[in-house]
Amino acid sequence: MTNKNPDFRPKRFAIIGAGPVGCIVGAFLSRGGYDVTICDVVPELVDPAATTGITIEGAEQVFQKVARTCHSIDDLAQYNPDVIFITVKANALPLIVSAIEEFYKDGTYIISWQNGIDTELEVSKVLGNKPVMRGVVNWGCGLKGPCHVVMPFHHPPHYLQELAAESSGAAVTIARILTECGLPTEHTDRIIPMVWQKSVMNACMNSVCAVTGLTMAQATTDPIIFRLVDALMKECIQVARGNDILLGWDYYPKAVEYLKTAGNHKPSMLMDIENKRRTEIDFMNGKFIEYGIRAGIETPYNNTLQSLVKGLESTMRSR
Ligand SMILES: NC(=O)C1=CN([C@@H]2O[C@H](COP(=O)(O)OP(=O)(O)OC[C@H]3O[C@@H](n4cnc5c(N)ncnc54)[C@H](OP(=O)(O)O)[C@@H]3O)[C@@H](O)[C@H]2O)C=CC1
Ligand SMILES: CC(C)(CO)C(=O)C(=O)O
Repeated sequence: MTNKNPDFRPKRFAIIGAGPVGCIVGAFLSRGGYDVTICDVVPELVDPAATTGITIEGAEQVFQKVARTCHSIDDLAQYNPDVIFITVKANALPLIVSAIEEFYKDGTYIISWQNGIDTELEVSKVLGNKPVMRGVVNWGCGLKGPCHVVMPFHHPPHYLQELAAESSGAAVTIARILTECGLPTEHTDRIIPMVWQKSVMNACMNSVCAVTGLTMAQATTDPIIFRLVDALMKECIQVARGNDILLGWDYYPKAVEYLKTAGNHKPSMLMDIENKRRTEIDFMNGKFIEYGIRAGIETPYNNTLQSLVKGLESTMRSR
């Protein structure tokens, strides 16, 4: 492919969200020699990234400090980032994007490095298509403590695509940088089916684990629970087909294998429930319900799981 942005040589990266995903991206980019600022609203969670450093253990072993941290997106403006990774939960996007809009300059790229369907659209509806890119992240991770990440599995490659054709060269460059820094990432022109491939797994694993409290290994080896996971997966695959999303002829066995080899990872939605936070259910099972309606496909399993997770969220709120 001819590079449409040959002069794009990003040096300064900003990461919004010091959860496990943001810490991993920040640590790898910083280890590769890039200037990294991590922003999180919780100072105790993010500040060790620049003082004592980020520790990653499990599938990857990394210890790395980043250049600096900050506690508000407005503060990022002074560091003039070339690329901003959004690594917060999808439900925080409206707030984050309106804060980015305040200082965003032409030539800065914003990456929705998240789970869930249509997260990139939450960004592009405010900032337009040109600066926006969407990633698909293929690892599992959690926090043992501030800036201390456990990574039960890392199944690269990860994927990246721009929304606007004119930004394709920049996306190729960012994918190359991530790869050189140790997070193998492929530039693709098929990000939508890839997002759906990952989201089917999230819809059948995150919600079931959130409701049962089981890890991925437990949910996939318990025959009764796995029946539910399997029924959800088949329902999501039907919704994808009904919306002409091509998951691939061998998607089902590959997805089952991915879930079964994930080990004792607690999906991020279970961690949200344990930490009494809102979940991403609307961007996972909620999207399969929405797209099911568009295609005239009933989604009783997704509806049930969405209701159960929302019930758990309101129990948390009332406590
Ligand atoms: N965990 C995993 O294994 C994987 C997760 N993903 C996806 O990656 C994304 C990030 O996941 P994860 O790292 O687990 O998320 P976390 O929720 O653990 O981390 C995000 C952090 O961002 C903070 N935050 C929220 N709003 C703002 C804001 N306005 N400004 C600055 N910081 C803010 C949150 O604070 P607070 O908690 O106070 O809101 C939290 O500390 C999600 O979409 C997830 O589904 C993808 C692959 C694997
Ligand atoms: C569970 C996993 C690894 C894949 O479904 C994930 O993406 C998450 O924890 O949110």
